[in-house]
Amino acid sequence: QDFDAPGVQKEKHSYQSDVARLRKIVINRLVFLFSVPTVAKRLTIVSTHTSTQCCGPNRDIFLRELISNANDALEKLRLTALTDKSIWDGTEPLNISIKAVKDEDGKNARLVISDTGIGMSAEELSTNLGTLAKSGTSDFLAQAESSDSTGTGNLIGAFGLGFYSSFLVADRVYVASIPPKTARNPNPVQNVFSSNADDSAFEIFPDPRGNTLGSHGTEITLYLKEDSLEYLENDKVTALVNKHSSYSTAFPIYLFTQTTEEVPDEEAIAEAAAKAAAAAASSSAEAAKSTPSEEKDSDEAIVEEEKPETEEKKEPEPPKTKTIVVDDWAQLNALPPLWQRDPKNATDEDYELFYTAFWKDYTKPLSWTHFSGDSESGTSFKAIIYLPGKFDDEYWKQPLAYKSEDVKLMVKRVFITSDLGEDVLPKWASWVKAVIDAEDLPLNVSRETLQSTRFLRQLKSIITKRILQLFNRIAEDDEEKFKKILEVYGSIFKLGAVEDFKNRDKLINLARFSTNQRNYTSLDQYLENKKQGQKQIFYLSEMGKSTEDLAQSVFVEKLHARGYEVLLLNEPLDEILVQNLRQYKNIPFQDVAKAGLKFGDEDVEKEEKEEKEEQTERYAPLLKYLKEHSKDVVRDVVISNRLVASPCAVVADSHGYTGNIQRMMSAQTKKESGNNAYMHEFAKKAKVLEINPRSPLIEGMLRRVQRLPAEDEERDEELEAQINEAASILVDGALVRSGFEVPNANLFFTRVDRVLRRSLGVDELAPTDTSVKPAPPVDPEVPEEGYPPEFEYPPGTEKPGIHLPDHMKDQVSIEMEEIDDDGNTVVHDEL
Ligand SMILES: Nc1ncnc2c1ncn2[C@@H]1O[C@H](COP(=O)(O)OP(=O)(O)OP(=O)(O)O)[C@@H](O)[C@H]1O
Repeated sequence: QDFDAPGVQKEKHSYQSDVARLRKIVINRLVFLFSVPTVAKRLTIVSTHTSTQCCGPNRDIFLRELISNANDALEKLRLTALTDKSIWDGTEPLNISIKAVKDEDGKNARLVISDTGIGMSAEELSTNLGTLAKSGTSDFLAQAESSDSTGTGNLIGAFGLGFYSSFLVADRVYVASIPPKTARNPNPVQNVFSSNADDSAFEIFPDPRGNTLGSHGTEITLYLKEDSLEYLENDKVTALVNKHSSYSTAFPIYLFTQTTEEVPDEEAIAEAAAKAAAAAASSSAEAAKSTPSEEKDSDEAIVEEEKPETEEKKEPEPPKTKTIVVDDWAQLNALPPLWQRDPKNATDEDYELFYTAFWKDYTKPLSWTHFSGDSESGTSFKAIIYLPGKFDDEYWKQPLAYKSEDVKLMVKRVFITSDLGEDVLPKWASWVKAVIDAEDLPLNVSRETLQSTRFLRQLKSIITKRILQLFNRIAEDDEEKFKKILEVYGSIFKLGAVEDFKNRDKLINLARFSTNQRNYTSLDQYLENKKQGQKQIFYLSEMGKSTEDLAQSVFVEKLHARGYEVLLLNEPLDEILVQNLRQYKNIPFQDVAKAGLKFGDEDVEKEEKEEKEEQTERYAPLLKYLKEHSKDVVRDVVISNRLVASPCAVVADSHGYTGNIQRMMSAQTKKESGNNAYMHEFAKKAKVLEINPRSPLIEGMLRRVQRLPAEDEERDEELEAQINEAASILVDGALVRSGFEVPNANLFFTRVDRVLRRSLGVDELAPTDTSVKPAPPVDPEVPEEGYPPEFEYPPGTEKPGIHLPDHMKDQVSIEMEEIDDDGNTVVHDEL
């Protein structure tokens, strides 16, 4: 009896729109986009001759997905039964089975995948299989719809497509399912979900075969496409399960096998025995008849006795056997789970496949550690901890609020929970993926009791210690790999150092920084490289700026020229980190854009101090002038000892804002008033203009200022204007060089413009012809031209046109014709 037996009432349902999109991608594995310019003109593809077979081994993933769903259903049954024994009393076997079948005439080839899990009611069949609730699916849809066929193929392999991947290999799918008996559903019925690959709807109906699944479970029947008959081969299925699914479930997976065997043919043997008995009976009757004559002639009898035995005996009869077909179920995943095995016997590929299957993460992990141990509370356990190859999209949105669901706790190989409570990991490590199998915990431990066990409390330090050891080992042994680790985890080390006081030193040791001299410098390496007398760790920070740009900063030039190393911090967490740490191994951090910078090189400092005093005296008129001129921007003007080639720079006080912080604070305090706004203004002004006495520009300025008439003399307005302009440009330039914004960019450029004119010998006052043609007025006589309504393309689709992947372009020919609303071809005579 089959699913389509007549007389069954079938309820039709439409797929939710996202499912329809997903199925379309899966089924066609090619996306053709049609141009629909107006309603009246439709372009139809009249003929394409190409094959839609593509994607090769990517189709294989359907089995992995269905086995993974079966595992989830079995796990759900077992976990629900912990609190409700009536669902499953622990006696019926929990397993997954796979069977390849076809009709006697070779038709209707199908693969049947069954499980004895939680099953689904009719409503659940409809909601679970007719709608999408998976995270990441919309990303997949958008990417798949906008890529060519090859891209789609790769994407299919890279995402978990779940149940819909069935349509990669099947053109018809039936899901028969029955949920367990519960108080709410005391008389569960076996129902069927059915869908054809090209239908936009699915059907739900009571299974015409009645109850074939027992008290709970699901059976998925895939009617294989012509191009997918290879999945009927047991060897193929075995290879796939071994490759993709041997780790995805701890429940046994059985494959239906048929083998031929030679067995004793009891019938033939009995028949032969009967024949032999009959023959024996007739020969003894013969013998009985002939005995009297023998007695008559005793000599002849003697001669006969002397005949050799061999001549007497007949050839032995061949054993009576027959060939029979033996049905059997072979277990495919008989090996113990990976974490239970000896790491010496597992390959990298084993660990990677296990990772993909267990966490459904299709990006390869960067590293892992496999170990066993005994916790202080006496629980012995085995564990594998992985460093994922990328972070969950959600992680960086709120790293300190992220809750891990990826540490899976097993007890004696049976999955217990991945909800280990809030504090099982430090927040910086909540991305870790780990499996921990404890030997000595009770199997039916509930989540609540579990969370209060000592073992769980110890788990935090066990996992954290192992992660840090793993990172350290890579940092020490494998430079190239550690660079990859830094790409993904570089910011994690900094976040951890801020957040996790206990492990701060270990995490800082892992953090790496770019400097003006090299990349990937640790703070320890920085200290090894410090110069004699250096008592500060120099850094310059501007978020988002390239390290090359930072290295060119005015604040770095002298330090660089003198051979000092400066940390160039441009990542979001860098400045927060140094402000939190304040010092490393008792050496304070010094922002080189701020006051307080000391080279620690006493001879030079003494010399510089004397020189500075001299220069301050010599430059007094310019310092006085500039101080008055820039009083709205800086609180003081001084001679600099930090500049080499630049004429001047703006340096923040130790409590003031650097350009970087000022920008962040401005955005934040824009809407604030009162105390905060006042503090903001105060911190903004807490900066000093430093001038470089060795710069010819500064010397030139000094000479001009010295030429200004004394206060009691007549003013030289032209000279004043000239100096004012030069000073403004100089100060604005210093602000920009030092990472600040100029107060009035328009004014700054008008001044630069004037200086340019002068240097080019152009009349400063020559006006620019600013006349422009006004826009034409509205003419009431001319009617407004309307725009044809824009056609709206579905989200994620490309602009009009037929998009073919390059490799198909010379295999496909496309003819187009224009048809009218009634579907008739439109012929244009003039063409
Ligand atoms: N064998 C099964 N037994 C019981 N329920 C199932 C089974 N297969 C699928 N389902 C239900 O159908 C839902 C949809 O399955 P689908 O494979 O499309 O997505 P998923 O399993 O939720 O996501 P993913 O495959 O990425 O884990 C599942 O969440 C589950 O509720």
